[in-house]
Amino acid sequence: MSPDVKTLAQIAAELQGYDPQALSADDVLAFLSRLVTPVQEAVELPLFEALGRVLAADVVSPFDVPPHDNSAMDGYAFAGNELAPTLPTSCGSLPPEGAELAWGGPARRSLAPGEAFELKVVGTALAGKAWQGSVKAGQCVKIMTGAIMPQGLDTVVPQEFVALQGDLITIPAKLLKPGDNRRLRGEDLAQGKPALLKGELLTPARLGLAASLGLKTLKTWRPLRVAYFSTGDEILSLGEAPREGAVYDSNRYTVFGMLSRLGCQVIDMGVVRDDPALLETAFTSAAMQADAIITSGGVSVGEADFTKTMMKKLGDVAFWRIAMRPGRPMAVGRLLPAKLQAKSAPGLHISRAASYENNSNHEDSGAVRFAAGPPQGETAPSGGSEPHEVGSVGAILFGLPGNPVAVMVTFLAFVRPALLQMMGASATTQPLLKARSLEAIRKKPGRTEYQRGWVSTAPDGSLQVRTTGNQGSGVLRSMAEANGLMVLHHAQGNIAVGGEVDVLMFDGAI
Ligand SMILES: Nc1nc2c(c(=O)[nH]1)N[C@H]1C(S)=C(S)[C@@H](COP(=O)(O)OP(=O)(O)OC[C@H]3O[C@@H](n4cnc5c(N)ncnc54)[C@H](O)[C@@H]3O)O[C@H]1N2
Ligand code: MOO
Repeated sequence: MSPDVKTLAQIAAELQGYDPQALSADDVLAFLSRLVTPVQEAVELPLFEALGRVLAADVVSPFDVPPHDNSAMDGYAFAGNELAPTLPTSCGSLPPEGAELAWGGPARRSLAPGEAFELKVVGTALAGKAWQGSVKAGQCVKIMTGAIMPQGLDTVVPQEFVALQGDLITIPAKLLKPGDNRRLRGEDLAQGKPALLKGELLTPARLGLAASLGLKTLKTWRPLRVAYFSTGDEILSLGEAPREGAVYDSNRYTVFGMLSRLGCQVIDMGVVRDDPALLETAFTSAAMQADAIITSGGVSVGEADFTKTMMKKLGDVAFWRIAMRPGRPMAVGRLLPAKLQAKSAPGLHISRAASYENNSNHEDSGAVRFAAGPPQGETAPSGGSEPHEVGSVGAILFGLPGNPVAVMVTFLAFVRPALLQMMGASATTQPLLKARSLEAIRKKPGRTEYQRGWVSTAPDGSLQVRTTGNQGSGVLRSMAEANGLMVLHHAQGNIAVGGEVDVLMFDGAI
């Protein structure tokens, strides 16, 4: 294995008091940040395709933006020293209208000292080309928003504030300071300075910024390939007839949605039954195609669970009990290439699974696309991803608990930051906001609890939050009705009505 890749035992040795049976949420984050490594392949993408990707290099501004001083308003541009206070007559007289401007000296035409003054309009500066005329004391130029400031002029009065009579404008007293309504050259971006930093997620604003520099493409890290499958004999794919004791697979859709929001290439592998051969093929196939594998189910103490056995057999995997609710059991590790290459020997058919680009539509085939034994003449659906060479670091495994809300919470709390780190992003966690609880909540210190909530604005403008009903870890409805999670921290106790709690907003994440 490459030297920067640590075994789970090495990571565990680095963490003080590591106990896989009693981890805090913070311990989990600390462990995962040591386990995962960022992808190293960069791709140059056109701007329209770069949304949501992570920058692989700083973007340095090739020129000043804006390239010239220009007007922020439609109005009249004039020299700021026209605004200088009128000097007492004993100190000299004002230059006559039309005299060359003597910068730094008063040149305004006051109707009366300290009051409105007049300027003569001598031309019009349009956006897109420089106005070439010259401006003398007591004169101004009509100017459009974005037009280059004419030579020697630094102040703009918006047109709605002036009275226009013939070619004379009257500017009210005390309205402006020199430099008002002028945008300075380079005030947005200075030539030679980084405009965007490596590791930044490309948001709409950042795409616009890159475009303002005339850049057609950006160097980004390639998207992560993340394989997902649900496990469990009681899990039905959509389209299958209902049967007693069985439930439709919802985790496949919540995970698909959360991965898509992150801009990952989702390799959807459907439902895999609790059968050692099928599970082995599924894990092996996933590890050969993906940077990370997410599964749900089979990580607790149930008897019919072959999932854990297979994870152990194929990789370096730890089985945790986390002091949190929901989401207590979780498996984490790395499926190792050496083992996988041995496993992909003749006799084991590994088919391609469907790969879905962010936000693309697809039908639910419901099929499990794995078979032990020779190929069955199966064809890959369109959009399938080519199996890639297994790298030297293996695929990171996140074995999430089966309960639908536990899947979403563990994804948001742990998998999402880890995947962002793998994507090369410099910011991997979202800020928590403070809100007042509209209800009393019982909470035991010693574990982190995530309560589904609805955050809204209180009459005084602060944030308030209420829970969205039944908080059982299988109750997806209260998750669907929520716009955020209350994060009740490890050491925190009961919350009183009006007590302050941290909230993690879903916006953008799910
Ligand atoms: N004796 C103990 N029993 C359980 C413990 C424990 O510590 N001791 N932990 C409980 C907790 S907490 C959870 S969470 C679950 C996790 O168990 P598994 O990861 O093994 O998950 P399953 O048993 O396969 O499923 C749990 C639950 O979720 C439903 N499920 C599973 N997959 C899906 C899916 N794709 N779509 C919709 N629903 C799904 C499944 O039907 C079960 O109801 O273990 C507790 N037990
Ligand atoms: O991990 Mo379990 O979520 O609490 O049901």
